[in-house]
Amino acid sequence: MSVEILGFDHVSFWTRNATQAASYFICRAGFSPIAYSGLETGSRKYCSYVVQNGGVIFVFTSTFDAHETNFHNFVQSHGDAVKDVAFRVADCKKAFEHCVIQGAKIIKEPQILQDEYGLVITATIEAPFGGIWHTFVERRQYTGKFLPGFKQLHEDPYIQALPQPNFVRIDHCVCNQGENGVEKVVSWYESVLGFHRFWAADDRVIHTEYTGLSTVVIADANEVIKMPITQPSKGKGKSQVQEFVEYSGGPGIQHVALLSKDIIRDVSAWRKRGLTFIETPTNYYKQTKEKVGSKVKVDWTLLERLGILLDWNEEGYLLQILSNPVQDRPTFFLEAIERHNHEGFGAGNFRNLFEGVEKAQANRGNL
Ligand SMILES: O=C(O)C(=O)Cc1ccc(O)cc1
Ligand SMILES: [Fe+2]
Repeated sequence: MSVEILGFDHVSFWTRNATQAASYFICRAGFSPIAYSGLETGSRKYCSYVVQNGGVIFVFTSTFDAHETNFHNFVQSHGDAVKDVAFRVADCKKAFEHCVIQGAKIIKEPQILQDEYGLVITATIEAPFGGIWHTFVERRQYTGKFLPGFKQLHEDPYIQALPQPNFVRIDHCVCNQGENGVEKVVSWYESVLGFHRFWAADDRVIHTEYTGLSTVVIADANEVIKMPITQPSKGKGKSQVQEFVEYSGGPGIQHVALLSKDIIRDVSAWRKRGLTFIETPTNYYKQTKEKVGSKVKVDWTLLERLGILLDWNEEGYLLQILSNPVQDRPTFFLEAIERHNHEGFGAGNFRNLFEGVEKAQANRGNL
């Protein structure tokens, strides 16, 4: 038995200042503000800004209340960070009850949320790491922009002023663990949510001269949710997963990858908006172009200009790029990914991706 999941619904971040965190994603990443809740809507403790790009919804929340110790403890330890990876489900109550019987910790019992746009049912359980939550969202033909109780927001002038990306949906969400942390977390998703192992690779495959990591990708039955669960390996240098864990006060969500139909358009828009990216090693394009030969038809000049990487196999290929961290701490970042009959995560690029990441780590004095 597993929970029927329809996709990622949204990702929520807890921050010290939701107004400014949301503004960064609006200005730099080209998201549009869609909904707000705060003092003006009767929310006396929390302020939330909801932003959307295509099928991707991010929520930024802060608190007005000095006594919300759960909230303050979380941001004190993790900084601005992902708190909730919400799944859209066919039946919220059924999903919730299934997980609770399987041993999930309850955060919020199922509740019916209603306003003039219709009805949504939500419930929340705790994930097995980092104080993260999973909220189940059942939308019953809800026509509002986000959830009942939120005031709808209108276009931001910055959106039209610069080129806009248009992402399809969240492709995957990477969950960083501490040393040897993967197995326990993967078993939880197997037993509680009925997820299965989709792909795995260890540090014999994923390593550079200095660092390594291992990953197990888990997926729901429909394979609409994919979450690589990663852990650091010991090496000559500090694994980027270890750096993350040290700066985020433990395990947490390292990156969210956004699925693109046109990564050239979307990354061009991101660059024009001033989002910055991990640098690709200088010899990458010459080498990769030679190896790929005529198997894949892409505009290499544009890929090189934008710093987009390519991975391929007999059946297809994918294009991907990693942003730099989007807050002060070297923790959370974004990825853009375009898939052509290729369901991987860029294993062929890991070495090049990680050499770029290590350069940034070395600049921070953390390699
Ligand atoms: O596996 C993925 O989803 C990637 O995008 C590649 C990757 C894996 C682990 C990292 O620490 C950073 C990037
Ligand atoms: Fe990724």
